[in-house]
Amino acid sequence: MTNSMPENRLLELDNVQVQFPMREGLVKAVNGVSYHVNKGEVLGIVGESGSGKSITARAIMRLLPKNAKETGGSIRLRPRTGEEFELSALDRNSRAVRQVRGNHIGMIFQEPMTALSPVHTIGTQIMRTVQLHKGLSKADARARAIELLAKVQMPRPAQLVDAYPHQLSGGMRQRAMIALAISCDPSLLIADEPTTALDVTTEAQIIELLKELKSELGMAIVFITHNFGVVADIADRVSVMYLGRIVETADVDDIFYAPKHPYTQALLRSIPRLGVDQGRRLPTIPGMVPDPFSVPNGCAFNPRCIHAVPGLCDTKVPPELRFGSQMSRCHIAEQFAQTEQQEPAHV
Ligand SMILES: Nc1ncnc2c1ncn2[C@@H]1O[C@H](COP(=O)(O)OP(=O)(O)OP(=O)(O)O)[C@@H](O)[C@H]1O
Repeated sequence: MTNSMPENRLLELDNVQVQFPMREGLVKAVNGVSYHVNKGEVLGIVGESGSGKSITARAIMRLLPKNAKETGGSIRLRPRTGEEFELSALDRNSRAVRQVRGNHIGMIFQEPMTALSPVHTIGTQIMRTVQLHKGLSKADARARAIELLAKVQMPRPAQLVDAYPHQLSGGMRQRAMIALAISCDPSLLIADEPTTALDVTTEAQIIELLKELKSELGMAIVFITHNFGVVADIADRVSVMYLGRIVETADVDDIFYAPKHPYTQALLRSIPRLGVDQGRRLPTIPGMVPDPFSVPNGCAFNPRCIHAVPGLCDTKVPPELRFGSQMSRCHIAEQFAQTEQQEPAHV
């Protein structure tokens, strides 16, 4: 019997495991991931490519690739309607999952055409969703589509409701995808690198829009990115992933001012600081992310870690060590507990 979730809890992942059996070996893409999202907060998920950020999100949405094997863990959702869903027990095509995807969780992607159909106008696509899930009449659904496009600050919403995705700019397509994702007033939005392909100005506008929508709609967001600068801007809390595991979770200020995992520290050191690092060579994290078929023993980061302790870090998987609300999976995290950084690495 599982315990009930705390009152303010929206989503809870406990020891989620997803593997891909491949000819070359077994890829443990998600290797015991636990995190939670409280109502109305933004959780940033940061990590290099291949760390398992997207596969974890797809496990929540029940949209895992066909060759994925879920080998354990639980995923629970309690949207604002008060119902409780054990998502990990639900089949990807079940009625309950379609209800969750339509009504309670929206998802946006790096590439808007993943979510938008090229052969239907954006208005038609939004209308279909709200007619199906909210039971609106055609006229009300069209009014709702225009209202949603206005909410995502689409210019001339009454005209562009009849536009096809290819007639819109990249930033406008991103807005249309967001309108579709929020059309049924979800309690949670999963944003998987939604601004990575955009220029910096459009990226800033989309982040601003998501922040406004969050406050206005009381929606929580899981924001997946490899960009720490974006996380600083939008997240309340941050989880850092490395090779299928969360290695650190903390409030956003603690992540930047008092990181307690050498991987987080290394990622922060590699961010250029405006005005400080111009013309200076930036440190990069030594070594490459190991290939997923031969993950190092012990702490998977140990071959790249400047603090690695031989005989410990290369043999034992670090437990989750807690420092108040902060969690670090580093054997020697205690050592970093007192050493607050003087300046945030992202400035
Ligand atoms: N369909 C698949 N078949 C086999 N392996 C896969 C498949 N999809 C993902 N993987 C593997 O799972 C691991 C995690 O991938 P995932 O896409 O979650 O990483 P990510 O952190 O989201 O990376 P990115 O930032 O590049 O999207 C990687 O090693 C990846 O190669």
